[in-house]
Amino acid sequence: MQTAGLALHTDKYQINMMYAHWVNRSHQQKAVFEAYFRKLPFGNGYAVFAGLERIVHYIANLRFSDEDLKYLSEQEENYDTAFLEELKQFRFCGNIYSMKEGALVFPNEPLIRVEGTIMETQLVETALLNFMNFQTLIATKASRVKQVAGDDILLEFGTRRAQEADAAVWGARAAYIAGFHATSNMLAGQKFGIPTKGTHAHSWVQSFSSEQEAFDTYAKVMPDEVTLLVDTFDTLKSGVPHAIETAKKLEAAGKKMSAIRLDSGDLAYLSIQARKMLDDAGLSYIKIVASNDLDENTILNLKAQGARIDTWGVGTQLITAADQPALGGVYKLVEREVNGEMVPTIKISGNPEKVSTPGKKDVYRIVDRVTGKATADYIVFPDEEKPRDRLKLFNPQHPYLQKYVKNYEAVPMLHQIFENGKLVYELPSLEEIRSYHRAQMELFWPEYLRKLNPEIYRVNLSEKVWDLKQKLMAEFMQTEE
Ligand SMILES: Nc1ncnc2c1ncn2[C@@H]1O[C@H](COP(=O)(O)OP(=O)(O)OP(=O)(O)O)[C@@H](O)[C@H]1O
Ligand SMILES: O=P(O)(O)OC[C@H]1O[C@H](OP(=O)(O)OP(=O)(O)O)[C@H](O)[C@@H]1O
Ligand SMILES: O=C(O)c1cccnc1
Repeated sequence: MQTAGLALHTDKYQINMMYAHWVNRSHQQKAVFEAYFRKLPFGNGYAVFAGLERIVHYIANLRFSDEDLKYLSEQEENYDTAFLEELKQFRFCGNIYSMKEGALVFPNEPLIRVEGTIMETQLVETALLNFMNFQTLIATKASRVKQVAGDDILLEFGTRRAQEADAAVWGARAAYIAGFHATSNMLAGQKFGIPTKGTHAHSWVQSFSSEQEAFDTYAKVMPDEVTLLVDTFDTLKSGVPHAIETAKKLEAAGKKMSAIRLDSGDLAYLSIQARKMLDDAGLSYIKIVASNDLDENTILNLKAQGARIDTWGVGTQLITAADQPALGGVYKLVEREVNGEMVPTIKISGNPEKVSTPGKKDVYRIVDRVTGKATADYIVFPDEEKPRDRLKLFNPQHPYLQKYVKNYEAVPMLHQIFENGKLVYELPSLEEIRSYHRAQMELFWPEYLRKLNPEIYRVNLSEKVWDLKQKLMAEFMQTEE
């Protein structure tokens, strides 16, 4: 949760490279980096961009404290004291462009672009990727859960199983961006204004002599928000009948119980049986909450089995992104200063997918004016004209996939966040981010959004970008000969 004091939240090699540039007197040279990922997580058709707010706080507060400098002075690298003196004055003074949180984003397009001195752009890589990769991963996982849950209520229950505190709190926020309705984490509620919800644990029931006493006592204390956990002993023989009894007592006092929660066993069967028991008792207003290691696949499956579940509590599988615990976002140098000029740079790899795309780039989302749907993302150099007329979308590896589009809106996706170190972007509220995300979902045909074998959305390079990439690859091959 910390935002100040994160200057050392970086890999040592960043400090070492900064130092080596400083010794080499090349530290003030300009550089441009871009952050992107190559492969979508979970076999999904899109990712949900998140992490910007934390990145903004990090960049705005980036300072080396006296303790940080003391720690650096004790390192075996023996950093020169003049270097450490310079770090004392360090402030991020560059430019940052970024996708907005909640945007649907795709492989191999710049999500964040960082421009500045090589020293400052290098330093921020680690933290920036750390925040972007985790929060984007969790928002994407949450979006998959949201896709199958439809209009049902989704509660984020992951804190106890999260990879420590920051992951729990920022993960809860990422889930909310993607459409969860509430979190059980009170700190996330306090910090971000996310609605909070809670039922009770098995220990509540165990701490009384009988389940009935436990339920009645809880209901008396919180008569307007009562959700009773019914599986401590036997869901259908004991839990549900006792909950019905409590609900009747509440009714006699003019109150209505909210829900019961199922947390084990066959959730389809138990929810159908419990629904029937509640309805037969005239308590059809009581909802059914389910939890127990749920994810998008179990929820989809339970729905297919006719489960009568209104609210899903999703913890471990979501907050740990259990089926793919990391997003492989990378941060690559795309331009560097040579004799006062910015020149594009490329990273070659034996794996063609890993060859970087040189030059600093912008992203446009091409939206069909007739259908209102996104057709492709289009990557251009900033000095190219904004696409307006008939536009050729081509996939150089597969020329038969070439297509022309017209009558479209080219929506710029990267927004300026910092200008010469000054924050020029007004951070949207969480509600604004959520509604932007909903609008983004609306922008795409369902075939790109389905969770199983989605259609691949086009991300195309302009001819200029493609030509430069070819040219630099060819130059590399010549120098290798
Ligand atoms: N009808 C169902 N179809 C598919 N999956 C289900 C169904 N009912 C429950 N599940 C899921 O199956 C898994 C059951 O896990 P497990 O067998 O460990 O739990 P349990 O024995 O019911 O409860 P406990 O938490 O007490 O161990 C959970 O992930 C749960 O969400
Ligand atoms: O299963 P998840 O998706 O991670 O959801 C959170 C889980 O955490 C709680 O169980 P736990 O056994 O920790 O405590 P309890 O005694 O309250 O059931 C809760 O009952 C859920 O089963
Ligand atoms: O409120 C709940 O029911 C809850 C909260 C956290 C984890 N499991 C359940």
